[in-house]
Amino acid sequence: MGSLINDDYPIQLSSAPIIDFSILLNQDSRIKSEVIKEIGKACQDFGFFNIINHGIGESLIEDVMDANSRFFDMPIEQKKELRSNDVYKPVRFETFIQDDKENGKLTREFLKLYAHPIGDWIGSWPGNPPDYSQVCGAIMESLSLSSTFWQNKIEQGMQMMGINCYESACLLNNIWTGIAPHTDHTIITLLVQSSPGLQVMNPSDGCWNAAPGPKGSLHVLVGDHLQVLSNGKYKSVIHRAVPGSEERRLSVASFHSFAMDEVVEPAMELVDREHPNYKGSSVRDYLNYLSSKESKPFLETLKIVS
Ligand SMILES: O=C(O)CCC(=O)C(=O)O
Ligand SMILES: [Fe+2]
Repeated sequence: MGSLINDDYPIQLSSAPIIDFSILLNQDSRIKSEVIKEIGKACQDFGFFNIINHGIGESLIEDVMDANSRFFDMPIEQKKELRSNDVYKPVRFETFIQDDKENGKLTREFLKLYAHPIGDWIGSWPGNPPDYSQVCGAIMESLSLSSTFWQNKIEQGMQMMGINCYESACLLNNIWTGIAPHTDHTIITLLVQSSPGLQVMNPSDGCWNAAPGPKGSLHVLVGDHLQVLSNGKYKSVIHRAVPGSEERRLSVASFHSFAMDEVVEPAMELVDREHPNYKGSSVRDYLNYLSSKESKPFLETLKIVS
């Protein structure tokens, strides 16, 4: 069994692009369409890209990390009051101990918060966060789909915040912390990390690479529902977290998907010879599947075998 506690981070996936978000807001349509092309290529080749100059100030990110850190500092009995088996609970705390093929057991603490429909919540967010729907719009445009049509579905959609806390190994008596390889069910996930640890699998060679991007940048992960919507053109990225052993690591993931009962299926414009590769499903289908504790990945259950 190889040591997952990894203070020597693997090389960054240097070929995955780091996108300057301010250019997406650029009025010059030629420059903008170059960036959109780059985003499309990244979604196709890696299921992953990174965003800088996204407009979330450094101090806001620090405040969010501090506030979450204070939550995880609370005595376990207090956190356990938020524990529930009900995946629909809007606020839910969990201590995970996962089996991991490569490394035995992995542990982390997790807080999940729902914001649905997102339009009811976004006005109360502090600062001036980037318009995440613009990121989705750019992705839809890169698929030559009407960005406004899909943007509307995203704007009416759901956001779930997932905050992961990985304690230092010494605090946990050398139990390894991390999250095992998986894909997210989302259209996209935006993730910010307090220190390196997010690793993405390069689909071309199956190797793990540290997710590129400077501290405070946003990692954008293609989720299962975008793979379905694009009829397999864009890849839902397999990723895991391998925190260093020395300090507590936090990651804040923002999971974006369509509304709870909105069925996501391959866009008609992208289906060859009327043969979709995936059947339709909603977030509720995913959550029900999650509750059933089936081990097969959700995406596998959606594939149409012809
Ligand atoms: O902690 C990380 O970097 C990854 C977290 C993650 O993949 C998730 O919450 O789904
Ligand atoms: Fe994830």
